[in-house]
Amino acid sequence: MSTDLLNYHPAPRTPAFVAPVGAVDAHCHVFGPAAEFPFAGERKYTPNDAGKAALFALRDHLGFSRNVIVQASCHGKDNAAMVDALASAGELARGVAVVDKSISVTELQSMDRAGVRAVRFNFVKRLVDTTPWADFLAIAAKIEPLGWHIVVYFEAPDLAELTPLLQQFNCPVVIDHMGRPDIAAGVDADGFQAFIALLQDHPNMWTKVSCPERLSDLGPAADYADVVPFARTLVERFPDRVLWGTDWPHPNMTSHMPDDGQLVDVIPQIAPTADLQQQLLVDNPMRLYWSDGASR
Ligand SMILES: O=C(O)/C=C(\C=C(/O)C(=O)O)C(=O)O
Repeated sequence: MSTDLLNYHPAPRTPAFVAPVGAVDAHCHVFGPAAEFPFAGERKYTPNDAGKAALFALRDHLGFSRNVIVQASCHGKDNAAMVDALASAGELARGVAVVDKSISVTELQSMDRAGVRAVRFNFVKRLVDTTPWADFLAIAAKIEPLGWHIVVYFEAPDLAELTPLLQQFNCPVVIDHMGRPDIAAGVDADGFQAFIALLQDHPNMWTKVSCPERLSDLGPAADYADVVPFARTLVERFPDRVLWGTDWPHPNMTSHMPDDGQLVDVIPQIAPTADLQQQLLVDNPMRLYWSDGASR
């Protein structure tokens, strides 16, 4: 099944930046292959296949050691492709699942044994239909005994509306892609300052300083320089509550397909010291996803 969506970069460059030992790509996906893992009927886009073998080859090429594989909306609540990739990776991958409020404790325990450590609540309207908050609260209550956390994906204009829901979660809450700030407005704009205040006021809230390619107006020719101040601000303000990911295979990118090696080379600009890089790429993701040791 091929689509007119862009394919992932066929030959990303070898990064100049050497990641610290044990570095984790904390936001990536596997798509299909559709012949084995069909995409969800309710999906709002149909990506090209991007399977586990290509993801793991990219991990090694970029000099990383582990992956956190995040369920994307194109697979809906069928986490089979992601769980299959976890089984192949063993201790080198953890997962973030999308589930329905009806999920059973037995199903959650099976996912936990497979390496899943979080659920994802997606609020991006062009990706998913609206889910009642009561459903999210019911899911949050079910995962609490497992020690899982919650990953959320929303766009900046929805921050104020969603804050009362996010505040009800007691577990760590990891916000994808810095809450997708309006880069052109600048770091001092009210929207980004509100995002900073959210993390400042809620010690259980984290964010991924990922996806400059989605947010930048300057693009790859400028190494996404306009996004760097946003990510660097968050890394320096909340060094123990930030994660980084490639977002491979980069769903729904239309302006260009990023070179994953170039994305890695942006890291030292957003985390300018070895200590910040260690926290961002190793300590923080290991604490959040591998703190239980070899539980399977
Ligand atoms: O389409 C986007 O805006 C980007 C993403 C899409 C999803 O996460 C998804 O489909 O669940 C991404 O950043 O992963």
